[in-house]
Formats: sequence, C-alpha cells, structure tokens
Amino acid sequence: MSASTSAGLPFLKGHGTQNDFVIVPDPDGLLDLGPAAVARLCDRRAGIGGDGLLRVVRSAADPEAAALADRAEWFMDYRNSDGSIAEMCGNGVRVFAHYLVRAGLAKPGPLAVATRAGVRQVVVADGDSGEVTVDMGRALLPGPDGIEVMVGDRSWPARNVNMGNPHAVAFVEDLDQAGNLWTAPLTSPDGVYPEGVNVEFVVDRGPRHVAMRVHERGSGETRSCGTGACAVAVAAARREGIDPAVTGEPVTYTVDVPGGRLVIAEHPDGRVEMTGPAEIVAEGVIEPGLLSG
Ligand SMILES: N[C@@H](CCC[C@H](N)C(=O)O)C(=O)O
Repeated sequence: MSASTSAGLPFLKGHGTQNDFVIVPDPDGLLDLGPAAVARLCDRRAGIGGDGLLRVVRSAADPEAAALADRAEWFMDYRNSDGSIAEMCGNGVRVFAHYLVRAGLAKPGPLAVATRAGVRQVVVADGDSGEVTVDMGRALLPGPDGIEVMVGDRSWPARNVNMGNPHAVAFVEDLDQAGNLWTAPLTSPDGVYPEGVNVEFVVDRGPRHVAMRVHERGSGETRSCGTGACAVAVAAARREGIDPAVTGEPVTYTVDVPGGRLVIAEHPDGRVEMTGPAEIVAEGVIEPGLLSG
C-alpha cells in the first residue's frame, strides 16, 4: 500500500520535553511515506504538526533495518519535519519506546530499538511516570579545532560532537545572543558538516548543570533535542577537563532545554545515557488527501 492509496491512516501525537512527533504505526512496512508527505504531516498549520515523524515498523519488514532484526524487533524510521532523514533522534527514541509499551507491543523494562545509527538499548520505567532511559552509545569528537558557528554578525567557537548525527556545540554568555534560530546558523570552516548540522547554544547554570537552545537540521528551532543534550553534556565535560574514560568515574549533567529537563550521564566505557520523559497526547486518523497532497 502506498501512502497515496491508503484510506485513513491511524496516527498518534507525542513529545519528549516538547520535541514533538507525529507517530505513524506501520508494523508490516506497507507505507511509502515520501519526503513531501512527511512535510505535509509535520506542517503545523495545514497538517498535524511536529518537529519530526516516527514511523514504527518491524525491523524485519524494512530493508534499512532488516539486518538488525535479530537484535531489535522494532525500527525507528525517524524523519525531520522538512521530510529529510536523520540517523538518530534522542527524544524520538524515548517517545517511540513509550508508544510501543502503551500499545502493548513491548513490555516496560529493557527494550532494544533499531535506528539508522545502530541498535539503542532503552529502559521504559514501569508505571505512569513516562520516564525513559536510553543508552545513546558513544560520542565521537572528530574535530577539527577552530570550528565556529555564526548567527548574523556574531560568531562563537564550537565543538564537533557526533551522537550518530552531527552537532556543533557553542558555549555562549546568554542564550538570547543566538537570536532567531529558525534560520540555520552558519558554520566554518566549510566542509566540516557536509550533511548539515544541528547547532546547540549553551550557558552554564551551576555545577554540572547547563541550559541550551538548538537549531535542528531539517526542523528549525525546537524546544528540545535529545542527541543535542548528549552532545552538550559531553562538550561541557571536556570543557571542564573531565573525561570519564580517564577518571574512571561517570559524569552526570543536568541539561535544561526550553521544553523541560534531561539528565545525561557519560560512563567510563564511553556510553552516554540519557533520561527524560515521553508522552503521548493524542491519536486519530489521517485523511488520505493529506498523504497524497
Ligand atoms: N530532535 C532529535 C534530533 C532529530 C534529528 C536531527 N534534526 C538531525 O537531523 O540530525 C533529538 O531529540 O535527538
């Protein structure tokens, strides 16, 4: 069944720290959701509205994830609101796992989720808290030195952090300095981010406590970014000269985002663990016309 011929497609709406998603269950991989259909669904005026879309599909039923099917039953097919594809979404994977449990497709507790960045181990808390912890894998810090991000006539040094998807993390004096983040900040030198980049602006709030704003590649300014919060925590630790692989001790940062709070722990073995909320707020049926344009 292609998206253009489906008759009324069930959806849900959810968010994690107000990074919001259209959730489209497609367990058997029957949908062909192209970029234009995704962008229409995510449109906040003419569609349902969301920073991104989570298609919920069995790994075995999707050619992109079939090789991971023996490790993770479900594949998070994440798309940005402009219809582009991203490797990973941290808030999305919490909402995805929360949806699976709510729908009776998984049990609370440990759960493996396949993503384009590999399999992520998730723990969905039992009960009504909506809290989800995710092993986000290792952060890569590929450099180079001397990266800058620019908004208008201002620029700041930034660190390149890869959480499966690319980030540029800049520490600023005041989050308002970044101005309007709907337009993508520029980065230099050219060529560091050939696939585009998510840009985080960060201020200190206290010991191991920071706050951030983000411009997300493919979505604009959002009220939270889970991979971004992980990148920020790792950049904040290195800025303080802390590397858990060297100290042998985990380091934990509280990261405030406009839509709430995430807690990020980096472990001596390099694993970055994110804990935060996930909520489903609505469900309904998509009119076929929205899918076909
Ligand atoms: N909001 C997400 C990140 C979504 C992907 C990102 N826009 C990209 O293109 O890499 C998160 O919570 O991590």
